Amino acid sequence: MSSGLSLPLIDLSSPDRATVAESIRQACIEYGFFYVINHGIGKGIFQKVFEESQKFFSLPLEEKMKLKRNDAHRGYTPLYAETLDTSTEFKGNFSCLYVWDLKESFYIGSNSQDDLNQWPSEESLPLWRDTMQSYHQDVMSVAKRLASLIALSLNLDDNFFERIGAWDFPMASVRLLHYPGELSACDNGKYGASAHSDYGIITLLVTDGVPGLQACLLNMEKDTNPQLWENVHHVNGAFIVNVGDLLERWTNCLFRSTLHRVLAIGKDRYSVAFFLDPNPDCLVECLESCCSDSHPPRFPPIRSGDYLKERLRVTYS
Ligand SMILES: O=C(O)CCC(=O)C(=O)O
Ligand SMILES: [Fe+2]
Repeated sequence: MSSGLSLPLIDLSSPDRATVAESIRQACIEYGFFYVINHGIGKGIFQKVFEESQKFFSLPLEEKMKLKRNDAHRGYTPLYAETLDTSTEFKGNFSCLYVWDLKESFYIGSNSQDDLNQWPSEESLPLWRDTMQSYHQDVMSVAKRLASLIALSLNLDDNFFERIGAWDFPMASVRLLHYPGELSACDNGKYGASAHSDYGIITLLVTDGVPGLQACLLNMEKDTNPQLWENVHHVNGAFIVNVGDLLERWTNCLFRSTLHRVLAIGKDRYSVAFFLDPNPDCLVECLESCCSDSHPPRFPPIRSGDYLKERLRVTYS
């Protein structure tokens, strides 16, 4: 494992959209990961989100479990609820739940379908709901600006995603994450988040600066062995953006949805991910510019909702 590559830095305030789109294209082909700076979300907003997130995760487990993830995929997931690396096998003692990730999380869905969301009580966390709703709105608008640059980078109209209805009722969600610092003997060898690629179009991630995130930036194929893990560093104020599997499918693997993981380093770590997933009815099929007779589509067309439902089913089964 190397000490870390420097990933491309995309400046969202640049007026030269064509050049920015070309840089995004290069980053998505080469690494599937890049940083986004000058996106317009102030440091104060991130600070508030992290403060409120920490307050929620410090509540007693029984309080958090009252908001357990519902059928609409909103709410709390406790430690060991999830396995991202479905290739990992049980090793040894079942009571140690070897493959389950050492993290807890909370999902908040689109404001447009707010009735499906779950919220901590106003008495215990009065600023929580407003903070998260307003962050969802802000990050969604950055994500849409990025998606329009991604469309440009693929020689599509910059309103491609609007035109296909991707944002009509998007499944976009904010996910608060907490990786606990205290590890038990049983947690030896476990990951905060085991190796996975994200499922949707793109993910916009911010962390509290505690290290642990790694990505297979130099492996062009997910099943390459041995896997080479690079540290992905925190850059103050920047989003870490990565390509998800749906965008990989749309681009016939031209853009890479790169494997990544979070090490459990025995230190509390907080991060906030935003998954930009399209309207469930949106058909994801190979773009014309990404296939040819010699390079036919590698995946059949699929409705985004069907694809995401199946991925989540496996993750939480
Ligand atoms: O917490 C992190 O740094 C990464 C989280 C992540 O990869 C995910 O939730 O999909
Ligand atoms: Fe991820």
